[in-house]
Amino acid sequence: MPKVLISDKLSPAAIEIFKQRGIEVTTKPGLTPAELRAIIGEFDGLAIRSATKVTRELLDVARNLKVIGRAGIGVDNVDVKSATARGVVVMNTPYGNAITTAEHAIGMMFALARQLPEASVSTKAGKWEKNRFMGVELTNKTLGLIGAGNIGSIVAERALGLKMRVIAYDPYLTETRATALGVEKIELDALLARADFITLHTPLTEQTRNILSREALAKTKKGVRIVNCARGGLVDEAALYEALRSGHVAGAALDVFETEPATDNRLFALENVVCTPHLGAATNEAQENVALQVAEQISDFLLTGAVTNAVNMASVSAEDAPRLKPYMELCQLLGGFAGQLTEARQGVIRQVGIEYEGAAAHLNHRPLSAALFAGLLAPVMEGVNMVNAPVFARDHGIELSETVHDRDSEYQTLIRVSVTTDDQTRTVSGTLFGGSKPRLVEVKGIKVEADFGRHMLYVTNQDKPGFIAKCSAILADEGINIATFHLGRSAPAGDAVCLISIDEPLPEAALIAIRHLPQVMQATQLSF
Ligand SMILES: NC(=O)C1=CN([C@@H]2O[C@H](COP(=O)(O)OP(=O)(O)OC[C@H]3O[C@@H](n4cnc5c(N)ncnc54)[C@H](O)[C@@H]3O)[C@@H](O)[C@H]2O)C=CC1
Ligand SMILES: O=C(O)C(=O)COP(=O)(O)O
Repeated sequence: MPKVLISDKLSPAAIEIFKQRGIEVTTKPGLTPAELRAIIGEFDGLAIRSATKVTRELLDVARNLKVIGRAGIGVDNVDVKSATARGVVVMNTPYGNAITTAEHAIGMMFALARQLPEASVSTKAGKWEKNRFMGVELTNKTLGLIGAGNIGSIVAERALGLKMRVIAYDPYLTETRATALGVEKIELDALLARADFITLHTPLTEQTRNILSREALAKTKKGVRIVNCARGGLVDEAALYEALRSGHVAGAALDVFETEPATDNRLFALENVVCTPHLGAATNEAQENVALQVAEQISDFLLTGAVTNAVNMASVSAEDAPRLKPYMELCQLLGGFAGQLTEARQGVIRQVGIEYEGAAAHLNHRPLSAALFAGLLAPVMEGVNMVNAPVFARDHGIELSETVHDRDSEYQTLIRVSVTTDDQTRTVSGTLFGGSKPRLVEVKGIKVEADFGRHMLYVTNQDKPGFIAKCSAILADEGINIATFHLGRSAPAGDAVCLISIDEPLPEAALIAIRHLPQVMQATQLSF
């Protein structure tokens, strides 16, 4: 039974889902990093929000971890690169809290415009300071969005309803989408110069860190009000403090901070600053949404291999997962076959080609190529799987080409793999018998028909009498039982391939004896 740890405060709805799906779930919010490191080793899945920091050190000791599910959007608290390198899938729930967070940003804008928090404190203190709290209207003001993705778009829609003009800076926003949203797409400097209110809705990345830097703040319109419900680190807090003190920035509403939990921050001392403790996603509705989603996604992955909303690998829908499974297995085996031959020849892989025919032509190919790479790179990469293999391949400059043949295939399905090294190209093809049993059907263009055995011997030889008897005699002398023996040849007396499935590994001396047989060109031991 897979085990999942919930290490942040999640709606109990998540626990129910895990239990219903037959997953053993442990809830331990608020652990210190050391406490978390001490127990993480026993878990297959980890469900988090923003408080848990998934660092490289934590991943180093997470021996069994296969999936991290973020009940929310931002994954900047996860070292995704290290997770990927260790083959751990990282998922988020990209829509579940978007409306709630957009509403918080709109609420923060009103709070700033009318100084609602300060006015409330003053009124409750019995001061009735009617003249102190003079506000500004939102109507006809220009709202500058930095980031117009899910949350930014909802904020834009709400702001247009409030009769604001909305301008947006987002390099990935298309003109068509901007028009559909009713916003004007502009460059950052133009936005800074024109906006009465600025609201941030980008992830925290190396590109967005400090996007509202000291220089950027200096370019804003005097009297601008800034809302940040995205991430601390997008705004330079020291520069913002000075701009607020000088009055250049009239107010700031901050839900997120450079250091969280933010219990001590100089911005707290300023009257024109409104703060909330990272409450953007904190509504019953949003928390229920993200908890349910993350529990479903983690369960699906652990139980069926379905991949939804992963930030570091291709998606496989719950419907597709069982259908793709035998094809992924076939691809991994074909990759393993080609990879072991390449490794035996110490070749450096430059290019990988995959051709799909028949039923395989109509599938989602990204998981299939990921499975192929996982098999192919297993001899050279420890802990390889479908998550880290494609990244390793890309980082090592291995080119991938995929061809889909829309023609009748001799087989119900056919996947042909070619692996090119500096000195040669190896091809191997496979099919699924009965829709689920992987079979090799072609090696080096020579037809064969062989199962993938646990231990195998692959021999290329000249098709001349005597080879089978001699090869079998060597195996018999070693007391090794032959499970299956498959032969194929290009033409009578031409090049031949031989695939022998054996019950146990062959000692090195026997392998050398086979290599020394007169007809043999190459003999390699394989394991699957
Ligand atoms: N305060 C809170 O509790 C919450 C905060 N968030 C934060 O809000 C962020 C945005 O969430 P979504 O809108 O759902 O994400 P999203 O991925 O739908 O949108 C992000 C947008 O930022 C844009 N972007 C990326 N790089 C940019 C750059 N250099 N300059 C300008 N725009 C850039 C992208 O093109 C995209 O359109 C999350 O990454 C998360 O950090 C999300 C939920 C709750
Ligand atoms: O979803 C996000 O990105 C958030 O920032 C929400 O954070 P939280 O889950 O409330 O700690």
